Amino acid sequence: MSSQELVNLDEFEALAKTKLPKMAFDYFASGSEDEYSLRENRNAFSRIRLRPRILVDVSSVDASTTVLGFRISMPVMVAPTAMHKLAHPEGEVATARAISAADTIMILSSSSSCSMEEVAATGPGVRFFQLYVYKDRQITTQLVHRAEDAGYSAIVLTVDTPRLGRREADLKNKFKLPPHVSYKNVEGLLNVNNLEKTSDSELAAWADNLFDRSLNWKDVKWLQSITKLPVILKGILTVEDAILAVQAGAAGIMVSNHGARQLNYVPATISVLEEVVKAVGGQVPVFLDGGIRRGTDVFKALALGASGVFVGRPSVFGLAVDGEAGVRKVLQMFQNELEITMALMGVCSIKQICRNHVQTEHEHHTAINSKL
Ligand SMILES: Cc1cc2nc3c(=O)[nH]c(=O)nc-3n(C[C@H](O)[C@H](O)[C@H](O)COP(=O)(O)O)c2cc1C
Ligand SMILES: CCCCCCCCCCC(=O)C(=O)O
Repeated sequence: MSSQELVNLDEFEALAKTKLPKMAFDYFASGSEDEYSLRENRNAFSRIRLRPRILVDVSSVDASTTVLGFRISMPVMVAPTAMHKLAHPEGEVATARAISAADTIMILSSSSSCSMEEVAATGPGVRFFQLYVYKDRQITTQLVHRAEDAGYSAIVLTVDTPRLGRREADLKNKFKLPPHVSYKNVEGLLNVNNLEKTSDSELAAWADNLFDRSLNWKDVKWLQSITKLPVILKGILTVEDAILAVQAGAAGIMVSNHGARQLNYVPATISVLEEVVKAVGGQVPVFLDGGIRRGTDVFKALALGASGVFVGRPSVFGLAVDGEAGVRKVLQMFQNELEITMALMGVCSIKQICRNHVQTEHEHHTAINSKL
């Protein structure tokens, strides 16, 4: 079956499952421990209702928007996900081409299986570089400077990963990279042989050995001191940390629970978005990722104050199903679904999406109770 026959993202995931080795599919699909937060990331969207307006002229709908000064085709961008060569032999190079064709933004994972330079060489495109801070700060500094030199436009510092979450599927599978996949950005810089075996998952063991668990707010300042690029903080879930992020000079905040792969029992990202947006008060843009699978999800996030959303697994499953064409189809699906949602909601532009367009579960119950 080709990706052109698929009509929604669940079908992409189902087809990816048939195409990928179990170890790779489980790595991409799973969440941590018993996956409460993974289910919540989706379920919380279904608890938000839409309040459409009618008899609005929607003969022209424009989903384009601006993020950090970059004009893009839609407020749907691609989150960093590691090791795309586990999904497809061309890896992140194919993903990058598809994202450029869709005229949106890619965040390249620092744990990518194509180097940041190979991805940059695919041609023009707005790309941000996601950073994990290694204990070896010289290597971390080199990565940041290479990203600047290669034309990346922002550094996205992931702040929710002092250790890798307990992904039980990876533990059961004894996750190990196949010989054709390696961490290209740090090849020759980090020696992953002879590391302490702290976990049955090779990935978790490497993260345990190499990531800097002492990372703290002072290091955000340190990062800003070594780069001219804007620094976005990815992995914020509370009002308290959102305020600290703004005080630390973050250029943007990503409300994210890492696709529910880190701490289990954290809330669905969509359920904390609004309080974070209110606390930030427009000082910097607030983005969201986690469980976005439909144009209606995108619309709901925007109505609750997001400046844009990022998708993780959908692009990887698109890549697994049909390489570059698969990722293109996934992004096209988001664009089509969002445009249809906008038309049916009586909205012609992203700026017109507002809080009155959605009703949360709490508001729904309050409305019912007030009538009793
Ligand atoms: C397979 C996979 C690999 C990921 N790798 C990274 C990574 O290298 N760096 C990072 O900051 N986040 C990583 N994430 C988290 C994503 O950036 C993003 O937060 C998450 O996937 C969003 O949820 P969604 O998959 O439901 O869209 C990864 C997620 C997945 C599923
Ligand atoms: C050789 C350096 C890298 C070692 C650790 C790689 C961990 C990648 C984790 C990717 C990720 O965030 C995820 O959710 O999976």
